Amino acid sequence: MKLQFAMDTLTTEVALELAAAAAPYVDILELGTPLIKSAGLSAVTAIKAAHPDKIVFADLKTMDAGELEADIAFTAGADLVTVLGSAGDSTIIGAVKAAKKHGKGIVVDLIGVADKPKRAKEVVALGVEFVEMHAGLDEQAEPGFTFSKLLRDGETAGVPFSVAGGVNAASVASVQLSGALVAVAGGAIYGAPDVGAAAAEIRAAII
Ligand SMILES: O=C([C@H](O)CO)[C@H](O)[C@H](O)COP(=O)(O)O
Repeated sequence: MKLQFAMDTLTTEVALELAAAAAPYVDILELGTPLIKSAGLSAVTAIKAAHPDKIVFADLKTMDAGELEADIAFTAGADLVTVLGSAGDSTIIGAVKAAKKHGKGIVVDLIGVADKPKRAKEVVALGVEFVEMHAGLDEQAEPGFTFSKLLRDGETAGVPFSVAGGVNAASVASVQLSGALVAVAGGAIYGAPDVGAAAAEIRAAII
């Protein structure tokens, strides 16, 4: 299972510092949606230039203009780009077309989708690399939030999936046992006093 570090920060400078500290322990460096909205796609270019050996993930969460938005992110240096599962099939098909042109991949983020396993099967049939079983930061803060449904949805879907939604050193082994291709950890790493140590701890907890 791969480990993805989601950098939900606001400046390229901080993202470069976070990436440098965590890179030895992670496979995928994600530029979070707030970072791309704040700093622009030049942040993607900067991270790829600093870490050409890592998979660079641009969390665009595209909802429309799939081909155009994916194309500009791949041109900036992204290896994987997200489109929302709630987008129409034509948006996802357009993004996949851009990915094929660049020899890269599309990930469909199922944040907010009620029936995640059903939509997961549909979008994988459209040619995306994998889906993200995702509970966003706001959903995680809701009373009664449980992480376990994401794992069940991944198992039920029967397609390649990642899991994102507050993954940490205590929960990453359960993500792996669910059969996930990728575990995504954001706050558990960038919110820690020692970013490198936090990433190392999560890496060490992967069986
Ligand atoms: O995608 C994310 C969120 O929508 C904000 O951009 C996060 O990167 C994702 O949820 C992983 O972060 P944590 O939940 O803090 O692990």
